[in-house]
Amino acid sequence: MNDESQTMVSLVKSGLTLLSLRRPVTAFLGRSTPSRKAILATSGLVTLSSALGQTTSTTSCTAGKMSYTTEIETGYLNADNAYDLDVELMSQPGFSLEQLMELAGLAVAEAVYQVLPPSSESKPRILLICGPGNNGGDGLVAARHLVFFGYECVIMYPKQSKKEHFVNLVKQCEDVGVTFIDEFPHTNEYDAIVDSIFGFSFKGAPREPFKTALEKMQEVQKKKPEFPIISVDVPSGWNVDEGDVAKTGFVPSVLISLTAPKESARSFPGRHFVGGRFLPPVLAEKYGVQMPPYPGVSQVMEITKPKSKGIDSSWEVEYAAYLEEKGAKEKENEVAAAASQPKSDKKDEENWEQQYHDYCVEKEARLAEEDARKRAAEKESSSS
Ligand SMILES: NC(=O)C1=CN([C@@H]2O[C@H](COP(=O)(O)OP(=O)(O)OC[C@H]3O[C@@H](n4cnc5c(N)ncnc54)[C@H](O)[C@@H]3O)[C@@H](O)[C@H]2O)[C@H](O)CC1
Ligand SMILES: [K+]
Repeated sequence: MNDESQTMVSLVKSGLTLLSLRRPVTAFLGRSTPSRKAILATSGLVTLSSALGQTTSTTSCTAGKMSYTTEIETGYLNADNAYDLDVELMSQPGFSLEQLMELAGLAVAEAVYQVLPPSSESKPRILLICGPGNNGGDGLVAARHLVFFGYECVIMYPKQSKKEHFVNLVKQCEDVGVTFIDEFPHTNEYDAIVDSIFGFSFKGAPREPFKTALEKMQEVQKKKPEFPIISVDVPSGWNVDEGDVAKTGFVPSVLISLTAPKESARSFPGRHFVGGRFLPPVLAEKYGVQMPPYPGVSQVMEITKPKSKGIDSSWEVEYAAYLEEKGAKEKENEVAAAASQPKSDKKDEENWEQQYHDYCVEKEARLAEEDARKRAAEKESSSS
């Protein structure tokens, strides 16, 4: 390689250094921070609220034998706001009920999967109790997804809606082998119950046949405190804003809040999931709710963690080490990516072109000077 091409190479390299220095820093700061939060939140390596810079709620109680603490604050909707937000979702961004219900049911199925995953040896049996409204519809959608996730589903749907969408949902369930029953069965044959009876439009005291269904679920809980009862959006029979004001004593072990938790969820003691990965930011802001950092492609995120001593400190340590390692890797990758990228940063490109231009001008001047000196020397020697 001659001098000139070597100089060219070093100029090209310095151009790339400029590119690689500027771009990675912004990319690193801009991108890594939220992903760290998300990873932090999902890895279970440290308290979720500190990852988000939010205050940890001290809401904690027992469900079964385990105790849970709310770690990510998502905000709460009262019954009126929940209704208004639903209406607005359908008018402003124009979501259809069918779309929202499909997302809701999928979120429920994903949460069930996290609570009670199937295995190659076992196909858990799920009993879904579906109410007369849209909360019941969420249960129908969830059952269909659960079948594909590896579950056996049986639905008690005593007050079936005549609306076309609901008739179709029933048919879609039957087509994948879900069976329908009218009465509350013996629960010995089941591994979990999904309570999809009432959501945010429930009012007053529960009427039959759901009153009995709720009582039966409580009996199951009394006999088997560990038996998973998973409520969709609101524990059925609870006042949407105030919780179990009727003192029914029904407390599910798991709650899946849809879109955002309702006011009554403030006092919920069990495992709490949120499924609302479709909420437009403008509506979230208007209604004072925040989306949790949903992990990966998941429709749900658990916003609680088990409250057990000693876990937090080891999470903190592991997380700090993890973060350091991840940060270093990310930086390395960014630098490598920038080095292999075509020079698209206009400013750096212009800068590089300017440097090369200056180099050429300087070189030409130098050569011209040498030439002139040479010619002058030749002239002098020929004249002497
Ligand atoms: N964006 C979302 O989050 C979505 C949530 N969805 C789910 O829809 C419910 C709300 O649905 P809605 O049809 O308005 O009401 P409910 O299902 O809660 O129940 C209404 C139903 O129940 C009857 N009822 C009311 N009170 C009583 C009572 N005391 N006893 C007996 N029956 C009662 C009433 O007559 C109606 O028939 C929400 O919570 C989510 O789960 C949607 O999927 C869309 C997206
Ligand atoms: K419910």
